[in-house]
Parts: sequence; C-alpha cells; structure tokens
Amino acid sequence: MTDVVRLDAVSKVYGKGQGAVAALREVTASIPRGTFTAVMGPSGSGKSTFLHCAAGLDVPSSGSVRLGGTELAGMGETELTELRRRRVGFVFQSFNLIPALDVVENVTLPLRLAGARVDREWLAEILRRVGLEGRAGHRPAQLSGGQQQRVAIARALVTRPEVVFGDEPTGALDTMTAREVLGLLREVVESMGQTVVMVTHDPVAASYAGSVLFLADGRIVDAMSAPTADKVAERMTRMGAYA
Ligand SMILES: Nc1ncnc2c1ncn2[C@@H]1O[C@H](COP(=O)(O)OP(=O)(O)OP(=O)(O)O)[C@@H](O)[C@H]1O
Repeated sequence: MTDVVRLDAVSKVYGKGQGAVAALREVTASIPRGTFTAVMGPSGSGKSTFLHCAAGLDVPSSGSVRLGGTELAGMGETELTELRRRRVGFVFQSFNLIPALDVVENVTLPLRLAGARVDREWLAEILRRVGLEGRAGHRPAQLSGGQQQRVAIARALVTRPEVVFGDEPTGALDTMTAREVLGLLREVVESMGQTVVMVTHDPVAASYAGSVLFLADGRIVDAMSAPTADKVAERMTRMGAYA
C-alpha cells in the first residue's frame, strides 16, 4: 500500500525560551491510502498539532511531511493554500458551512475557489452517497446538525482529495447522529477508497476506524488495529487520559 501522508521526525515547538512548548517530538507516522485512522490521546498530547502539520495547516519546527509524495517543507503560503484546496479535505467539529449558501453551493465552494469546473455527475453521486439528494437547495439553518455535517463531508470529498482530515467531526453531534456520521466516514473509506484521518476523544468514534494512533506528550506511544471501543477506552485509561 502506498502512503498518502508520511511524517518523518516531525517536531513542533510553540513559543520560545522558558515558555516554549514541545507539542510534537520527533513524530514518525505513515497513513496508507484507503485507510481510516483515528488519532487519540489525552488533552494536550498533540493531536490537533499532528493533524495541522499533516494537513499543511501548520508548519513543523523540524522534520518532513509528505502528502501524496509531495514534500511540504519549504513550500510558501500560496503553495500550501493551493495544496490544501486541491488535495486535502477537512471536516471540523463546527461544520463551518456558509449560512447564506445552499447545500450545492456549500459543497461546490472548494471547486469554485480553486477555479475548477463542477462535475455535475460527481456532485450528484456525492450528494447521493451522503444522503442529501433531496436537500440540494436547502440552507444550513434548514438542516439538522447531522445533515450539516453530511454537507461538510460532501464538501470535503468534492475535490477528490488524497486525504480527508477530521478534527473531532462528531464532537457537536448527539450519540445517534454521531454514529450515522461515523458510519458514513467508514463507508467513504470502504466504498470509495478515500483515506480518512480523524482526531477524536471518543473511544466509540475511534472504533469506527481501521486503526488508532495514540499520542502522549507529543509522541506516538502506541498503535492499535481493528480497535473496539472497550480496547481503546482501556488503553486511554492506562495513559491516564481520564484521571
Ligand atoms: N498556538 C499555540 N501556542 C502555544 N502552545 C500551543 C499552541 N497550540 C498548541 N499548543 C500547546 O501544544 C500542546 C499540544 O496541543 P494540541 O492542541 O495539539 O493538543 P491536543 O491533543 O489536540 O489537545 P486537546 O485534546 O485538548 O484538543 C499543548 O500543550 C498546547 O497547550
């Protein structure tokens, strides 16, 4: 399997001198194509920093990040913006939809920002897959939280990105809706071959992934394949995450 994302000895230090915080310490990790990976760890362990460095949203202090074989180190802000727009999809906790735009306009926004044409067949297919075919003309305020997150997932998929990053994508949803959205993320991995990397606090959410990376104090301290919610919760407890 080819790696879509590869981090080699990535460190990230925030601040300088006495106030410096090492958020990542020499992290090496690879995410194979077509896999669903959850990133877990106690609060402050570096999960968001990992995601931001892997996605080109933040620049590591040292080390190498490669996305689909492209080295990110040394890229300027314009190049990174272009890369994020065309090759990466994002799903955030807070949906981040534009209230004045309807479903189709929100979903196709990344294409329009990138100056790319909208493939109507692909758009229809994505809307069908996320279960929004009847909602194309609705505004975000006319949709439930789960439906809004489905719009965000469709928007993340529309550019056919190499990887979709999720930052607590189910953090704002109730349990049932969260499970539906997690099921959908797993479905886009299994049936579309999409690669998904998701930061979560929730062992149940992590159990939808094919594997889990555990971060503690800026380091990857463990990995688990075929995770179950119980096994993940037990591992987190041993890390002192719930102390
Ligand atoms: N912009 C910043 N400036 C200074 N310190 C930062 C900054 N961003 C993160 N940190 C610090 O880096 C460390 C890792 O933060 P990060 O947000 O990656 O952890 P996390 O595991 O995602 O935490 P949480 O689960 O609470 O969201 C923490 O000690 C945090 O305080």
